[in-house]
Amino acid sequence: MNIDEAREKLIVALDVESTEQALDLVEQLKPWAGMFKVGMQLFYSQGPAVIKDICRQGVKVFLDLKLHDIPNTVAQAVRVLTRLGVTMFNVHAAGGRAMMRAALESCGEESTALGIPRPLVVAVTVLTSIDQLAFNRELGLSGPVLDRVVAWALLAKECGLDGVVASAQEAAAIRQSCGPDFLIITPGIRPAGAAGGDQKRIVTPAGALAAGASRLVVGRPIIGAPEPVKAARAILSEMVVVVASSM
Ligand SMILES: O=c1ccn([C@@H]2O[C@H](COP(=O)(O)O)[C@@H](O)[C@H]2O)c(=O)[nH]1
Repeated sequence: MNIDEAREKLIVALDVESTEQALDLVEQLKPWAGMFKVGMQLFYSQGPAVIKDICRQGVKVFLDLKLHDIPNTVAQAVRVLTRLGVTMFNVHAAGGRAMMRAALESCGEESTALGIPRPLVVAVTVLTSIDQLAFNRELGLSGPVLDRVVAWALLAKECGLDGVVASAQEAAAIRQSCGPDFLIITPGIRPAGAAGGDQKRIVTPAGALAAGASRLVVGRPIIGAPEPVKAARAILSEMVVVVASSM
C-alpha cells in the first residue's frame, strides 16, 4: 500500500468542542487524512454550521451521530443532515431493519432531489468500548460479541447499507460474511504502546488493515498527541507496510 492509499483510509476524529480547534486540526492534518469525523461533542456544541465550515476546507466529513430512534424520526433527521453535504453518516444497527431502510431511503430521496451524491450510510454494531464481559453481563446479550457484530453487519447489508462500524477485531469475519465491497469502518485503533483509555476492543493500525478494515478512525492518538502531524504520519508509516495480499 502506498502513502496515498493509506492516507485515504485514515479518518481523524475531531473530538473537540470549538470550530476553531476543529479547523486548526483540519488545516494541519488534511495532507495526512482522507476524511474527518465530526461526532457528538463538536456537533452538539457548534451545530450544523461546523459541518459547512469543515467542508469548505475541501475535505470529506463523516458525521458520527449514531442515529437510533423510530424509523420515521430517523428518516426525517436523515433528510435534514443529507443537506449538509457529508460524505458518510451512521445509524445504529440495533435500531433494526425498518429504521436502517428508512434512513437509506430518506437520504437517497433527498440527495436525488438536491442533485448531490448520496452519502454513504453505515451501521454501528457493538461499540468498541464494550468488552465481552460487559456485553454479556451489563447489556444482557448472550453469546460472543463477534457473532452479534457479524449478524448486524449481515442485517445492514441486507438493508442495502454501505457498511458498518465495528472493531477491527471483527473485521476479518465481517469481510468473509459481507464480501469485498462492504465498508468496514474501525475505531478503537491504538498504535502499540498507546493508552487504550475507554476503548476495549483495540487493534493496531497495521493489524486493522491486515484484518480487512476499509478505513481506520483515530482520535486521541492523533489529536491528543503533542504533535498531531507527527502522530498521524507515524500511523500512516505503519499502514504502508501492510502488504496488499493480506488485505
Ligand atoms: O464503536 C465505536 C463507534 C465510534 N467510535 C468513535 O470513534 C472515535 C474513536 O476515538 P479514539 O480517541 O481514537 O478512541 C470516537 O470519536 C468515538 O466516538 C468509537 O470509538 N467506537
